[in-house]
Amino acid sequence: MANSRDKKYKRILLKLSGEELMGQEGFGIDPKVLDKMALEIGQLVGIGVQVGLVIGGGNLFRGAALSAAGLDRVTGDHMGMLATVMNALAMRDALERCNISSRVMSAIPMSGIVEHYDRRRAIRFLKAGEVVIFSAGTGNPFFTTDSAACLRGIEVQADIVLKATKVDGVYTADPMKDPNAERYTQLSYDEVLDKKLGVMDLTAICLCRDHAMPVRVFKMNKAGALLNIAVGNDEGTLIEETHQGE
Ligand SMILES: Nc1ncnc2c1ncn2[C@@H]1O[C@H](COP(=O)(O)OP(=O)(O)O)[C@@H](O)[C@H]1O
Ligand SMILES: O=c1ccn([C@@H]2O[C@H](COP(=O)(O)OP(=O)(O)O)[C@@H](O)[C@H]2O)c(=O)[nH]1
Repeated sequence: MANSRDKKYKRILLKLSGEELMGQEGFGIDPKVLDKMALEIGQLVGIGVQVGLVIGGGNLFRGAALSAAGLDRVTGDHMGMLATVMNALAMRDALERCNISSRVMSAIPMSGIVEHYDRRRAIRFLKAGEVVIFSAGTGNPFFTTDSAACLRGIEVQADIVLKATKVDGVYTADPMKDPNAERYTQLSYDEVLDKKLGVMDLTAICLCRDHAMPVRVFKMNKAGALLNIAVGNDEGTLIEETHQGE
């Protein structure tokens, strides 16, 4: 069994894609998926890892899709950010059912529902072992929750951003479209940018590059993967600055 001495990271920022929360459904939130994720997050808390969480909103609304359907883009992005707050509330519920203390903070003030994002308070909660869910993305349209995850990760001085997604790492091409795509185990930020590897938006990658924040992309739907990473094992793809020359 892993114990607190085994953990590699003291503080992580976990990004969960909204779509993962749908499970087998085409829209919305599947409580069974939430419960499974909550248990996996609980395992990290159990070995003493401080967990910040950013959840996407793609299971409910995405600004770009709403805009393509005729809505104003900024209105669509506002709806997308509100969707992330709904997902955060559902996740807090699931964490509490597993007796894991958690807080939801929102980049957009929403008095009476969740507290407003405050970096110093967030760090205090993290130090106290509470899971902090950062919702409403960055609070600005035209951004994504990947960028929000990297931003919050850098702000709260997380050791790494863990991007949980449908695929088990970064590939030479989108593995959902190209069956011959091959997975990388490690990449530099510039390689992701130069090769236009679409697993994360470029704003997020640039932000991490500029602040030397490592990112690991892995498959959430693989039992034990999250704990495996937390104790220092290889899973998915690590994106970080490479110190050796070409
Ligand atoms: N080079 C690549 N390597 C891995 N995944 C890629 C790549 N290019 C595109 N993708 C896609 O990026 C997705 C991961 O991003 P994610 O944020 O989880 O999805 P979305 O933004 O669609 O919710 C994967 O599901 C995958 O299909
Ligand atoms: O800082 C942000 C973060 C998110 N969004 C909106 O919220 C939606 C949901 O987030 P995202 O697409 O990143 O969710 P995911 O793909 O991770 O489920 C996005 O499409 C945007 O419309 C935004 O406007 N600003």
